[in-house]
Amino acid sequence: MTMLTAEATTYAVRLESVTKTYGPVTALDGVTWPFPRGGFTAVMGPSGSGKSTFLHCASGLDRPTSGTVRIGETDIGRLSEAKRTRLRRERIGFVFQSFNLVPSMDVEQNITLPLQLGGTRADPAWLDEVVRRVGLGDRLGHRPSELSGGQQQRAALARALVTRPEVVFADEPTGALDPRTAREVLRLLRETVDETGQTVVLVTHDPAAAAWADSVLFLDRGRIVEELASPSAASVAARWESL
Ligand SMILES: Nc1ncnc2c1ncn2[C@@H]1O[C@H](COP(=O)(O)OP(=O)(O)OP(=O)(O)O)[C@@H](O)[C@H]1O
Repeated sequence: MTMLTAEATTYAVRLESVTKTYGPVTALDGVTWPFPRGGFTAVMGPSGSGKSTFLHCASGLDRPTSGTVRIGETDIGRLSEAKRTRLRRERIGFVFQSFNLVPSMDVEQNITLPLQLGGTRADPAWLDEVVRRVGLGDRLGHRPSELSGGQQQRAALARALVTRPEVVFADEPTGALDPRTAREVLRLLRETVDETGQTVVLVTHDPAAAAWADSVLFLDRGRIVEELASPSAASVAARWESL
């Protein structure tokens, strides 16, 4: 029992022999990987290598064809659809390339939406902290259409953090941003790990983005083919080109 608890606190997400097939296509092929709690991991790979499938299976958005995915100590394959939805809302944060903010809601309503859906209220101190961190204190009453792309993504990041999730999955979060704005968003993801001890999994095509992580996983044809620790943009780009 003691060992189980120790293991559960060590890893935020664990995949064991995760395979996902779509008819004849094997999108993920027996992936086993533990994501350490408080780590920042980037996932890279060529188009069609299985990155989106990986993210969807690891975050409980989709079910693997076989294998096990655990968030902390919860085997999410054993949960009903309703419980999986609740787990995603309460324990996982999502950031997407396209921001996915609700256009009719202002920034504050967007940020607190996950709490509202879960029937809880914001802890005011934490909400203040999240808003301060993303630098949107003077924009809370604005609609998403009144914000720049970088501000919209920062609002989306605040929404992802407001429930204090154990793990944040970011799918190409900087894909629609210019390099400078992209760096702001990556710096915020880095701070999430360094200051709050949360876990970040970032899917990206961009070696400069991946270099913000503690380690980079390379996917090829549905398998993890390499892990690059302490990455730099140059070392990631060099490995990327040899895939
Ligand atoms: N819903 C689906 N139905 C059928 N095949 C799918 C489906 N989703 C993904 N695939 C296939 O699974 C493989 C992996 O796709 P996936 O989208 O995970 O790759 P990716 O690395 O995210 O690609 P990209 O970088 O182009 O977004 C591809 O061959 C793709 O065509």
